Amino acid sequence: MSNSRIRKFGNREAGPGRPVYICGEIGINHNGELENAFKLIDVAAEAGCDAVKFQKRTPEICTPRDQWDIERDTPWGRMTYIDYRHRVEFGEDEYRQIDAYCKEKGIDWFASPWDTEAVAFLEKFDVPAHKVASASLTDDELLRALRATGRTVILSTGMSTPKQIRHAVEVLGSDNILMCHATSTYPAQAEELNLRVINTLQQEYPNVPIGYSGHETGLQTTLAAVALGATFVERHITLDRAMWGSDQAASVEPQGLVRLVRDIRTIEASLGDGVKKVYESELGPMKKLRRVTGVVAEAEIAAAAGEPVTV
Ligand SMILES: C=C(OP(=O)(O)O)C(=O)O
Repeated sequence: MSNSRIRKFGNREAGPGRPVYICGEIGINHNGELENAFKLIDVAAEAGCDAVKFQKRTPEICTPRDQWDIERDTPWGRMTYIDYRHRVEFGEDEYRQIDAYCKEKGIDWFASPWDTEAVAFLEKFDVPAHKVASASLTDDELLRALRATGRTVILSTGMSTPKQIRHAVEVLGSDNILMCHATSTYPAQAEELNLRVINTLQQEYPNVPIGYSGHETGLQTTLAAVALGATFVERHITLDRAMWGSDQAASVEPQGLVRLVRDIRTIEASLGDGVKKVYESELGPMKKLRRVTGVVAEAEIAAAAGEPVTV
């Protein structure tokens, strides 16, 4: 198999023929508390995720000016929207601690920068990748800044047209990207997941590994994405779906994450290489169950040699 669809994530790799790269999206589900971020890193590491992910914004750039002074109720009292945006944002000192903690736990971390200052901020760390949130797919300035980093870029494609996706791929270049199918509804309904788009993207972008970023409730549909060939999976994770915050309800809780990672690993093991063969473990049942034995000898020999059976 050609390696042109293999992408580097630090010491790990993602793409066809590689283990599905599983990312627990913390996003802003930490609610600005470092302790929550550490607990979520523990949850992801214990479940066997390859990475956790954050969102990094420069509030003054990402928040429209006319929204800054609008007041809202939050768990920390009534505050303006711009103050709230700062409240849920980690600075350099916090990310240094996150970086050290993830290294200790043996798990990657990276983020989706929502503006070019955030790209420069994340570049202070040796992150294995950057992600383009679906909302940023049409932000050419951001895409150019990300391409210039030379790192693997994960492009999420929720709320985007085929034409917008083609343009984003032109701006990013296809050599270093991994693309994610996504539906940007929180939570997304099964009828709008359209998982066969994974295959559509595989056909349209044969040199790009395709993954899945899910916002549905439940786990089955994410497992179906893996069965359809997703090489990367991202789901939001939370300590408790009832916690305050817009992404919590469509997030996976700790026990669900353990099941999700376990089942992804089982599915990828079960997909195999697509070459029909008779397993040595089938020879006993074959002898016992099959009355017509014409091809048995040939199959026995081939199976013992670990070869595909074509007769
Ligand atoms: C919102 C994000 O991604 P997606 O569009 O895949 O949900 C993100 O990564 O910040």
